[in-house]
Amino acid sequence: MTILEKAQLWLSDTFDTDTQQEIKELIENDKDKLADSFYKSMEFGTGGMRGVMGAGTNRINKYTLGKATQGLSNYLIETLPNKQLSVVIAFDCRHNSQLFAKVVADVLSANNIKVYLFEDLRPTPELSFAVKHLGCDAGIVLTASHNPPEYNGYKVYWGDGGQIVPPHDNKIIAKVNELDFSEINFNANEDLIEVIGKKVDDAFVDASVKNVAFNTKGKENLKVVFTSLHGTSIVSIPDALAKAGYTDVHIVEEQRIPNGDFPTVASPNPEEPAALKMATDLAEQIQGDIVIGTDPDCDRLGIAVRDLEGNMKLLNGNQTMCLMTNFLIKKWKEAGKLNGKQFVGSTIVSTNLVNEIAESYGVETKVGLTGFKWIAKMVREAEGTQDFIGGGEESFGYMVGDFVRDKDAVTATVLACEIAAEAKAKGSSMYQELLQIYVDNNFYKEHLISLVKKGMDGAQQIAQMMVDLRENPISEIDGSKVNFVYDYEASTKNNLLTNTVETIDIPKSNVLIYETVDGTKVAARPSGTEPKIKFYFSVRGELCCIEKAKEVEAELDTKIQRIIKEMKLS
Ligand SMILES: O=P([O-])(O)O[C@H]1O[C@H](COP(=O)(O)O)[C@@H](O)[C@H](O)[C@H]1O
Ligand SMILES: [Mg+2]
Repeated sequence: MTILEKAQLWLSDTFDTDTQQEIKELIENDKDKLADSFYKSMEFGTGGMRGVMGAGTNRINKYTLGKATQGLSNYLIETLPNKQLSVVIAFDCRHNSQLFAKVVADVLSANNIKVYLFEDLRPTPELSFAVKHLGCDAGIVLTASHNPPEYNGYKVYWGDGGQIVPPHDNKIIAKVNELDFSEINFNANEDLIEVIGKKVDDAFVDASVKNVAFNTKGKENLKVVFTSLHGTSIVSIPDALAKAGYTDVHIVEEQRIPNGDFPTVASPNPEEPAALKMATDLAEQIQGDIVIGTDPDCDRLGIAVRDLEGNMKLLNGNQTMCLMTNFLIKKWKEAGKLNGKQFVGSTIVSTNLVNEIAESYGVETKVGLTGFKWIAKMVREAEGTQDFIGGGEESFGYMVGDFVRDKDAVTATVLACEIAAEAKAKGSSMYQELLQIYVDNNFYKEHLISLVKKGMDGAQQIAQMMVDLRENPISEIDGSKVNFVYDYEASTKNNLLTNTVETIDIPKSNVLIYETVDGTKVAARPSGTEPKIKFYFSVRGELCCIEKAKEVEAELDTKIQRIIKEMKLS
């Protein structure tokens, strides 16, 4: 079917008049946008379905969301027959999130599924918590996380509180693809829709605080600056910090009010240093010790702390993960709870430092594909046999214990404060603790390059870049021989030194990773949430003592720059 033919289907009375009008205008005036709106259907990626809002099959609108929800309903009914099914729904601060949440509630209830709908915006981790807390079969959040304002999306959770993974995800997608838009049942059964709020909030915040309560000293001496970046965390994080005993908390007032335009930032992504600018400025004014900022759906968090010179420094996801993992394992050890049956979670594009840290305590590191859904899967599969301590990845965010099965910026915020407060109380700092981790293990330095390539052409360019990499294998990086090439699409681990190939036993994904003899790791993959191709760099050196940190860091930085040049990415 041509793009025009696909678009013309949307002129039928299956679609409301506003939608039909939008399509007519695209057909008449904007062929490029029309093509982008229809060249494919919305797909599930790393964090559910995410895209630009508007009319079309490749857009987020009541029909694409309705069809996904009808497919999910059909799958739930088929998979879990003879029971009263229930699904909990949350939504973020974005334009239309609340409206879309009601559409989704309507479709589920129309299919005789009980719906718990949050009364107002809530963090994504609260939804993950609520799925298990309320005993639901699935959960949905209407959010596009930290993407630009024109985006929205749909994260789907299974009954264990983790985002859907195989086999459910593919089977749900198959159900969705079977459907025609005319088959969506939008006729709500209001009796089946129950609005929820404060009771679940209290249970969630209490559980978050309890999850990371370590009787830390000096909480009152930690000056915390917090920003919700116009997102959902404002509902929970100030409350959680207060309940955890942090009294010196300063909120960036200009960013407190939820707003889908994110008016004070270019991008509401705490991974971008600019997003935390107002918060770090406030920290300078009031001599804050730690700055924390969360993304719109409150699953990722950015942390800035004072370096050895007292300047605010943004930690990256790998550093945060290492600090948190190290701290948690230490606490488990102090409590006498380590018995060889614990593990931490990480992902293939994350730093190997976390593996080193865990290993030094005799704790296993399980490594999955990119995304917390894979960590949630590990937790589920280990239930009853192993304890999950915590998990993280290169991308910002952390998950502690098993009460929330996704990254959770509420718990992680309290945890960051515990680490910082404990360090300060003993005359150290969170940054010094990080350097000590490098001294005790190895100094790892990571860097990420994301190339934005939008639309149909962009997607094609990204695909071609991956093809080129496969066709021109890299055999040496910065003078060190490539030892292993991992191709997660082919499921192969190629040992270039011995010329042998092993099979990788995790689901297929379009990712390439090169590891060299000197410990460098370079990974390439298309993002599953944004129109980007990502290149991850990780290099390793030794650090004898904290005093040498700057020197070693500069050497590692230079090495990364050489690699970037060598790969023609600069
Ligand atoms: O966007 P969020 O906060 O939901 O976060 C989501 O996307 C991140 C980036 O994924 P990708 O590299 O495929 O874009 C993932 O690392 C993360 O686990 C996932 O939950
Ligand atoms: Mg997010």
